[in-house]
Amino acid sequence: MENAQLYATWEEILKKLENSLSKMVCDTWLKPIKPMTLTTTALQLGTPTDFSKDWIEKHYMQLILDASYDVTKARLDIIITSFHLQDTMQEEDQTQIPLIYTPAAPVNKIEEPSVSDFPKNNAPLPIVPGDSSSLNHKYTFETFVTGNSNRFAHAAALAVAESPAKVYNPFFMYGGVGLGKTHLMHAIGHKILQNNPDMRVLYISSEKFTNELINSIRDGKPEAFRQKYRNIDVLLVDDIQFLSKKEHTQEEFFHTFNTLHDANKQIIISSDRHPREIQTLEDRLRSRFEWGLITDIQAPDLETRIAILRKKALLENLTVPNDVMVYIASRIDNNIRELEGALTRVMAFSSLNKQVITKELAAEALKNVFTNNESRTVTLELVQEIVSSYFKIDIAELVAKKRTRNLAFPRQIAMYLCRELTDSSLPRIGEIFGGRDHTTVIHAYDKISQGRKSDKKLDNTIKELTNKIKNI
Ligand SMILES: Nc1ncnc2c1ncn2[C@@H]1O[C@H](COP(=O)(O)OP(=O)(O)OP(=O)(O)O)[C@@H](O)[C@H]1O
Repeated sequence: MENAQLYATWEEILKKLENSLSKMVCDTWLKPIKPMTLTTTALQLGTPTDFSKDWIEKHYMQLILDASYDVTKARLDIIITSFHLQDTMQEEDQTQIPLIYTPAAPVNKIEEPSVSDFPKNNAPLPIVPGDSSSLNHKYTFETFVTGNSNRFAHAAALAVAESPAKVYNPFFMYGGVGLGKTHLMHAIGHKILQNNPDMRVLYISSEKFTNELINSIRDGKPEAFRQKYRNIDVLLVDDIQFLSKKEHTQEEFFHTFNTLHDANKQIIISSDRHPREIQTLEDRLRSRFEWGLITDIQAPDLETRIAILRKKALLENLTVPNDVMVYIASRIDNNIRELEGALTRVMAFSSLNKQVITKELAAEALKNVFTNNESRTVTLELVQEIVSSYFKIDIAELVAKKRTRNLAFPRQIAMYLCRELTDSSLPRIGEIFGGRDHTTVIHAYDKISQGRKSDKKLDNTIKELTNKIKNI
């Protein structure tokens, strides 16, 4: 019974976490966790290594705390220990459990919990001025890397942060999964609080907004809900697309929006698509969103992806060789969460196997990630990266203006492969090879296709490169 409750609770928590983390992160860090004990005040989890314990504590603790609260409605302390440490402990001293995340957790005596033990009264509490607890401290403007794909959204976000409710209200950001919308929203929240420590700032996902609304109605406390949401200075609502098909929540959000907007309070919204593409979003809500500024975030180019990995490595104090970053960045091109996940997977792999990080090690660590991802498309950057590494030249040389044979030949091969293996247009290919004209690409393509017919060695090189590009 005790175990059944423990496992069922952890399963529920895991499900919540899976909604907010990538599959790669879940497989690498969360799936190996073993739930150990559950009391009315604490959940104890076991990890296979010290490294994973540290990593989870550093990166996923807040998410686990939030998910466990969502599931149990109790503010549980989360205690993480690594298995081997627990084995040693059992031999040495069973009265103490080390590595307690919140020091006050009373975990020595494990009682069998029952769901009814968890507190039921969760009336929404009003937001306190200056409270930044709904914001992730890592998501700031300082840690956000800008590139062509997000420059406009970043500039607009900064303007909103510097003059809340004065420039763009509402401020609506949209873009694909894992491209930095949440990061920018939190960054706005932090900056506003820095400049206006007395403001009430609340970040919330639209899913949580819906749940709170439902709970407040169930508990007969709709007024507390309204008090909470209509008395803030800055409301940040993430993933608004989840409100589609939820008529009652849309109605409530509409009134919240109006009250805040009329009172000249800032509203910031994110979505995975443009408001006009959110099905069953009420027209009056859609038109409200269009009052302010709507901006999109695109997938980052290779340069930005490498810069993001560099920044991440710097922030985490990790030493990662440049070619490994290029290797990862050229393979994951449309989700920054996946990109970061790949880097941490490589770090974990190197640490667990006690091996230095090389491109080969990265390939080994990410083998399953890349092969599972069958729909991975060949990108222009991937072709450039593989061709330049094959000919032992830098990408910068590959795209440079210089025309010496040792550069011109690999460049023509790369252009040929870009044309063969991607759907990109000739002008686009020319553009990423140092802004060359499309006729240069046609010339390169014709030269290599002709050459392959008479030159066996060239033909083999092309086949080998094609395999590398498609199969790695
Ligand atoms: N430009 C960037 N610079 C640095 N880190 C970034 C950047 N863009 C995204 N990230 C990081 O990528 C991860 C995913 O970003 P985020 O959660 O903001 O994406 P999202 O667009 O909100 O995704 P979703 O649609 O799934 O909610 C975060 O760890 C974030 O810090």
